[in-house]
Amino acid sequence: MDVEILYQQKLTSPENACAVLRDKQNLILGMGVAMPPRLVEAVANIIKGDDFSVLNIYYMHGSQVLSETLLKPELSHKICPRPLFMSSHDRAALKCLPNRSLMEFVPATFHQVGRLLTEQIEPHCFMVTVSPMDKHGYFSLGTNADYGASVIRKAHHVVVEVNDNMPRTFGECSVHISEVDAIIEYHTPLTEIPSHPPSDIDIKIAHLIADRINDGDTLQMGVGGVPSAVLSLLKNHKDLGLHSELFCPAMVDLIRTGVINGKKKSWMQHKHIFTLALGDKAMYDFMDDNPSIVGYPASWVNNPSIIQKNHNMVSVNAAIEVDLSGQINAEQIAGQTFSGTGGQLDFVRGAYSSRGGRSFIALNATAKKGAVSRIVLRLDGGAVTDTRMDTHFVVTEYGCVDLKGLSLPQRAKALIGIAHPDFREALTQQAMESGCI
Ligand SMILES: CC(=O)SCCNC(=O)CCNC(=O)[C@H](O)C(C)(C)COP(=O)(O)OP(=O)(O)OC[C@H]1O[C@@H](n2cnc3c(N)ncnc32)[C@H](O)[C@@H]1OP(=O)(O)O
Repeated sequence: MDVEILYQQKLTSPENACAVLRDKQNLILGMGVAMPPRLVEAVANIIKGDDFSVLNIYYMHGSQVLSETLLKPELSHKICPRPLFMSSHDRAALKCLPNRSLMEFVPATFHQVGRLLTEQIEPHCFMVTVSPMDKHGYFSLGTNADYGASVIRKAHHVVVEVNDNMPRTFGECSVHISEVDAIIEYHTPLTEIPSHPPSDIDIKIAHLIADRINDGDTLQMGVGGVPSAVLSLLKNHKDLGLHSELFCPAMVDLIRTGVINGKKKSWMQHKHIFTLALGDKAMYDFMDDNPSIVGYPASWVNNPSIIQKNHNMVSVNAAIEVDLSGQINAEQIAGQTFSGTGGQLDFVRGAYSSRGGRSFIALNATAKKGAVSRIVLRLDGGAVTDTRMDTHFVVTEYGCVDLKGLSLPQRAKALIGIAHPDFREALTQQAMESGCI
C-alpha cells in the first residue's frame, strides 16, 4: 500500500493512541531526547481514570516532561516508574514523591537493556519520538537508537510521535511505517542540555588523560565534566575515531575541524558511531542527514565484543568514588542511586579488550568542597559499577595510576598516592588497620 495512505490511516490523536493501554501493563518510553512529550502527557491524562490501578513505566534518563506529568506526586499511587538510569529530573521527582517506594531503580548494563525490556518483561507498549517519514515510508529514531531500536521490533504496540525537529540519522535507526501501530504529530523543540564550563580541577584531570591519548585512537566519552574537558583538549590531535555510546557537542567541533575523521579506525572507517545523543540544537542540526554520523542499537555499540574490534580504543568515564582495591562506584551517593551503570562497564571492558586499548576512570579527589575523600577504604552504599578486575587507569587531579597487574597492597598505595594530600595519612592508617597494606 502507498505509504502516504498508510500514514493517514495510522495518524490519530494522542488520547486515541494511548487508549490501547490497559491496567497493570508495561509501558516503555523512549530515552532522554526521544521521550515523546505529547504522548507522555496523554498517558498522564488517561491514567487518572478509574480503569487504571497501576501502570509500570520503563525508561532511561527521564526528561523534564516526565517529571511534569507521570512523575507528579498526585499520580504516584498509580505509576510504578522503573528507571534503568536516573537523570536529574528523576532525582528531583523522587524527592517529591509521597510514596517513594513506587519508584524502583533497575540495575542494568546498557548493552543488555534492549534484551531486558523485551525478554525479562512483557513489552506491552513502546512510545517514542521519531523524525518525519521519508518517501519510502521510513521514520528515523534520530538521536536515540539505544534500546529503542531493539524494543520497537518486539513491543506489542508501537506509537510514534513525529517531530520535525528530530534529526534523520543513518545506521540502524530506521523504522518502517508497517512496524508502527499509531502515529501522532507534535513539533516541539527537542530537549537541550546546557553545557557547563569545566572546573579547574576537571581541566587538570583532563590534561592527564589527553596526554595519554594518541593520534589515531578511537574514543568513547561518558557523561560528566571530565569527559567534555578531555575533548576540549584534543584540538591538536590527528585522525581520531569515534565509537561512543554518547554523542555530544564537543565531538561536533572536533569533526568539523577534521580532528575526528575516523581515517585510522581499524574497522568502520570514516563512520562516527553512537547510540544516543544529548546536546543542543546546533548539534541536532549537524546530525541531520549527515551520513558520517551513524546510530546503532546499544546492544551492538556497547557490546564489549564489538567495542574491542576497534584497535587503540580509549574509554573515558567519570566516577563517584573508588575503593582501595580499585572497585568503582559511578552510580550511588550515600546509598541512594544517583545515576546508573549506563554504558560504563561495557566500555571499560571493551576498551581493555581492544588491541592497544585503555580505559580511564576520572574523579575529583574530594567531594563536598573538600570535606570528603572520593578515594575510600570501602565503597559507601555498596554499588560496584566496575569490579576491581575491570579497572584500568584511575585519574584524579593528583595523578594517574594504572591498576592492571598490581597486587592489592600495591593498588592501595597507588590510589592513596593520588588521593587529596589531606586524606592520605588517614587512608594509610585505615589501610594498615584493615590489612590492605
Ligand atoms: C548514559 C551513559 O551511560 S553515558 C556513558 C558512561 N556511563 C557512566 O559513566 C554512567 C555513570 N556515570 C555517571 O552518572 C556520571 O559520570 C557520574 C555521576 C559518575 C559523574 O558525573 P559528574 O557530573 O562528573 O559528577 P560530579 O563528580 O560533579 O558529582 C556530582 C555531584 O555529586 C557529588 N558527589 C560526588 N561524589 C560524592 C561523594 N563521594 N560523596 C558525596 N557527594 C559526592 C558532587 O559533589 C556533585 O555535587 P554538586 O552537583 O552539588 O557539585
